[in-house]
Amino acid sequence: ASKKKNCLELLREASPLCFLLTKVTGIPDKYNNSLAVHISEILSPCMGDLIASAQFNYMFDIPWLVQQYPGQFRTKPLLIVHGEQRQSKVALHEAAHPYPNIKLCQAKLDIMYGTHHSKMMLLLYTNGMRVVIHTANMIDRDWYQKTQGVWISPLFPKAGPGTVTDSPTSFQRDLVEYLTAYRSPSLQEWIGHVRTHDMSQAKVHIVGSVPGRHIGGAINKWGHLKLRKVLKERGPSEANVKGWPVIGQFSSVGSLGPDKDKWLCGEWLQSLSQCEGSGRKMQGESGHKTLKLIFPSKDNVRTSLEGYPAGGSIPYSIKTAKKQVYFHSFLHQWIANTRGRSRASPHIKTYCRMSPDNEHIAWFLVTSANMSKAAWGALEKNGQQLMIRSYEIGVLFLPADFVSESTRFAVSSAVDEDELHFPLPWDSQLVPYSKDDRPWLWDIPYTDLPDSHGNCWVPP
Ligand SMILES: O=C(O)c1cnc2c(S(=O)(=O)O)cccc2c1O
Repeated sequence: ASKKKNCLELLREASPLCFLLTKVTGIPDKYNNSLAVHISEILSPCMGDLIASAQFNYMFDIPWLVQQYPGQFRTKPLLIVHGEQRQSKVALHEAAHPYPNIKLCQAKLDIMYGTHHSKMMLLLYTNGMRVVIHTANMIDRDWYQKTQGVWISPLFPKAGPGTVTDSPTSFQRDLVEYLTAYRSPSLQEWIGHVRTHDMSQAKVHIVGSVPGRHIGGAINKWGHLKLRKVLKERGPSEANVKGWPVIGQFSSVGSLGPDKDKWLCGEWLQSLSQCEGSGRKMQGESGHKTLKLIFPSKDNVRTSLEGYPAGGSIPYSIKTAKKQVYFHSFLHQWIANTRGRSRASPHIKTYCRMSPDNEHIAWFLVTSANMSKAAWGALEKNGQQLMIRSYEIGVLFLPADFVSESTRFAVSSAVDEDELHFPLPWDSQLVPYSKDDRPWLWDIPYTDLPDSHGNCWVPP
């Protein structure tokens, strides 16, 4: 698979999962010509004849973003959904000013330290619409030499009158609920578009976060409790995943609390190890054996294609790290030889449940959510409310939603026919940090060893 594909060949090869990585400059062609896509390909006429689009994200380089659209689409209405406030909001408006077709929507961030992390494209065409949920900012650096995840929806046709328009995974309902949570007039139009398209072919579940103190019926709509709910309703049976570790892979780390049992191996791991119907938490030895985390080591960053500057997008601060040394015992290196991306620093965030022999996974989530309470939520008031600070969105893949009755995806090459193969971004054989490895911290200097460009790192 070394010849460049047009987008229909690309989508056909990626179907039915449609989980791709972004193209990386500087790696062999074969790793960019299979299950890999660039933003200009997502926006190409081959995907659909664009009428209007909405771009949800955290960072925007507006002139660069406009350039990613084909010429004939650069004057189509574009709604930018962001979380900027005060001076940076003014700067964004100034950057958008030269483009009469661009409107801005400021997502409310009423809880301190919350951010608008969600990365999503809503693409309205003359013959339908597509939803793209991904992990890359709208800046050149995020689409150049990093590992990023992209889910591209099927083409959702305009719905006929009175037809069923949602999927068994309630994709349309959950997307409408997520968009409604912004309480923004400029999103009303897009909620209308979502409602009037037939999304019955969507096979993923949406796992989103919106800022708030969610209680009562709303407590399971967002964050890790939404994931817990979906896994309780349609997750693996306990018997099938006994002893299967939960894997978390992310590019930033928040303050997780003074010990592992409060949040990380408590409420958070309880949600991610939820099984169908029955009990919740993993049996057997302490949580430690059942959780494995992938986060770039200092050397993973140093030897990456970008060198130390890759760490500018991996904001783990020493202040936070010092408060949670227990966290570092869960860490594994970023290694992605299977996808030719061991040196493409990860900005993707993925979570799954993997068999001890690394051959299968029971589910897979790609999301904007890093390893933080702000993103996933933290229970308060004796478990009566889930406090979330940020907007996040991701998609969950469950085997039975793709191949009925199937309970797992195969992830290693040696796959038997009837199981769907899931293309993991990272190598399924995880490699723990060596005793000399340290997690990447972005706010301390590294002058001992030069990076792949021969430079040192002195924090900006
Ligand atoms: O993609 C995102 O959503 C995101 C969010 N935050 C970032 C930060 S910081 O705001 O945490 O300082 C610093 C560097 C990169 C970041 C980033 O890529």
